[in-house]
Amino acid sequence: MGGFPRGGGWAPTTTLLHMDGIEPAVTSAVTLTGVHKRFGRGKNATHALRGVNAAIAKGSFTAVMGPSGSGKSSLLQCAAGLDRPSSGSVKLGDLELSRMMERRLTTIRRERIGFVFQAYNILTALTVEQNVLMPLRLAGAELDRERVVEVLTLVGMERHVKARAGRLSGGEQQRVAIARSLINNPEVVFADEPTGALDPSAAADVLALLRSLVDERSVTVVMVTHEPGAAAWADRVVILASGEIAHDTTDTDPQRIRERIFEASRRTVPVPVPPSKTHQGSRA
Ligand SMILES: Nc1ncnc2c1ncn2[C@@H]1O[C@H](COP(=O)(O)OP(=O)(O)OP(=O)(O)O)[C@@H](O)[C@H]1O
Repeated sequence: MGGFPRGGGWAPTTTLLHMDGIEPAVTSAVTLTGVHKRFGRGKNATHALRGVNAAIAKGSFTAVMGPSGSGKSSLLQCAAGLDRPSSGSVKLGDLELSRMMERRLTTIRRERIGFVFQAYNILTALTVEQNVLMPLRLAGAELDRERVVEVLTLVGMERHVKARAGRLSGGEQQRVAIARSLINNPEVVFADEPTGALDPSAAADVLALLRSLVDERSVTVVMVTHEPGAAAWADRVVILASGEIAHDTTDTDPQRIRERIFEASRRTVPVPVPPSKTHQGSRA
């Protein structure tokens, strides 16, 4: 990853609070209360999340980390309304997502949430503009080409508006994916390993971009990452262990994050491994 992003004068802000019976701040972009996620039933059930409580403040950058299988993707999927918790509440602002009908949830995701994935999910045969317009097209909304230029300018890709996406580098494609995630002016951008496929320099560019969107545009970013160096760009790091929050800290020093993840992995209880890999099909 691209080294330490910040100067020593940076002061962390309180962006994510353990709830522990305390009412969430009204400024929360996303609030999880007692979120459990269970896959399967009976003794073969996997408890991916075990009562997660968290409030993510608007305009903050949160990194979600933890050992493999600790529940990071499950947390992201539930928080983003891509999957439903088995119990508990997930709110986007004041809106309860967990019991919402699928059709309404789809609309909410399209209109109010942005997604960025490791594999960019860019359609390489289309132009940059066509890719960025895709969420509007899918929503049947007006194709606002001025907004396309605006979001491409935010990510430094406005010169490539008519370029075929397949000609761009991985880092450039990820920038386009971030522009696409912003086209609807979302309340929250969820990023799942957004730098996982990038070289260190392109990764640093993408992280600096996410950071600047938070600092300069008050975008709320929640990012799952395995990389302590990537998490160092966030305001706050939430470390999961066996589906619970083991650490929730504004200390984003990569070495200390590494130590905390190591510690979390030692307290990870073995969870049953599903007999097939079918669950991977549920990933977005
Ligand atoms: N659809 C599913 N069906 C069954 N089990 C699942 C499903 N999705 C996730 N799991 C299990 O839930 C647990 C948490 O998985 P999750 O993918 O959320 O962890 P993670 O921290 O994102 O892991 P990784 O870093 O390896 O991607 C794991 O034991 C996983 O095997």
